[in-house]
Amino acid sequence: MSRYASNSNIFDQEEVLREDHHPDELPERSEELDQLHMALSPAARGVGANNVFLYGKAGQGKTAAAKKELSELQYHAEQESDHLDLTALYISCESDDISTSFRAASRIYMELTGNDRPTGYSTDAVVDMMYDAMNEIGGTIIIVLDEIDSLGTDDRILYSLPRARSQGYVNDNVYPSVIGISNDLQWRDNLSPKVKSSLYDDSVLFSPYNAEQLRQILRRRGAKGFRSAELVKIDENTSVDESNEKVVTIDNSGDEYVFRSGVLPTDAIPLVSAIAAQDKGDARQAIKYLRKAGEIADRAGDTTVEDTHVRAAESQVEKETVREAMLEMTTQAQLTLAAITVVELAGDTPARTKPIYGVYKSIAEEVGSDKLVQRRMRDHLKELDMQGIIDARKKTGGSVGGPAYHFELQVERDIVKDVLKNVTRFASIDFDSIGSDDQPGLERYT
Ligand SMILES: Nc1ncnc2c1ncn2[C@@H]1O[C@H](COP(=O)(O)OP(=O)(O)OP(=O)(O)O)[C@@H](O)[C@H]1O
Repeated sequence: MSRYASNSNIFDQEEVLREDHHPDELPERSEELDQLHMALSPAARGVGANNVFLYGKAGQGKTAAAKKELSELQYHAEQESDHLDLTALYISCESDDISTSFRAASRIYMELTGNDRPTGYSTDAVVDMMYDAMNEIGGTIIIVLDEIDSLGTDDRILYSLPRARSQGYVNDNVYPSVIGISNDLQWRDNLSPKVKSSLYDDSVLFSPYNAEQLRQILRRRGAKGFRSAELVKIDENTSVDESNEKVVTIDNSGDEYVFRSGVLPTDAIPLVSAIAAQDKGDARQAIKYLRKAGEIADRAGDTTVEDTHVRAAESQVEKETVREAMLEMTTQAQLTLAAITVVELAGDTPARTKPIYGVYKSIAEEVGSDKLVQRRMRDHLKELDMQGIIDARKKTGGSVGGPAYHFELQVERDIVKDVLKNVTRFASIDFDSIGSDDQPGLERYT
């Protein structure tokens, strides 16, 4: 007999707890959806949608909001409008490895025509082919470019698309527009002013979810994902056992519910939400913690998800996230992370760039790697901050100089240490001895 089981003590519609599940409702984003709705509304009036930029940190519902609003517009086009001829494309620049205008134009061309990737053409030629395809299709064409920052500094396509009508690249009956999505705010700031002003008629900020918003999200998803869980709407016939049931909300309607579940005790969702809210207010992370806690309980043969499962899930997910991020990092980013980890283990954080750079140089030397100048290494520190692995804070300095960045690890140091110890390049670094009483290992690197 195998160790697999076809049913679970814990889960019901487990797919609802997965990343690719598309929620029907995003009540926590009603304001952002309204703004997006306003930006797309001109399309329904037959004059093409505005170009719009959705930005905010990871897991804030930007992609979910874009997809929801577009499907509503699609519904309007198909069921209600006699003149809106809509083609909507969703392109994930990161997963499709779209790092150049050539690749972006090719992908749009492929999606519009169903043809294979064009090969052997110049960027200009592929851009022309893309516009020809738009002319062929006609009507309103809305292109979602998710993780648009993957395009880096190659902003040619971003300059061209919003100008397609005014420059006569497309016929009068074609209305192309772009919904750009990004969690890299620096990328947007670094765009050339001419691209910035033309690409975004409107922009919508998605700020991090707070703990109550995360609780609502988890209640809605948890009620479907976990066994025997349900949200019971309170009316005059509902009897609430106040000793172990809590009255909760799940949206902005003001309606009250009780969350009943034999599997999730009343404090599991609040605990997950508190952990995720303290971290980044990331809904993806919160959902992942809850699902993982369920998986850990299930594997142990337990019938309820307890605090210990949630804590174990937190640590496991954090490890996986750091590990994944580290695997994708360049050598220089890994070196920078190793340097700040050494400083952290020695108890010297928050630290300014200079001491971290000193350690960085010694490690680079020890592992036989190229050394960047301090400014370039500092860029890596800032990048690590954006990934949520370290924390960069601007503080006013002492007698000399103005405010300066101070850096420290944001994820648990033992997790980073564990991951770094398994990177072959760092095999010679004894992370365990650094900062210990008998071996103040930092001295070796300063
Ligand atoms: N208000 C919400 N209600 C229910 N689920 C939500 C909500 N917001 C986000 N989610 C879920 O959280 C996960 C992440 O959301 P989404 O991919 O839309 O975030 P994002 O802001 O686009 O993140 P990234 O920038 O990392 O791509 C998805 O599974 C999504 O369904």
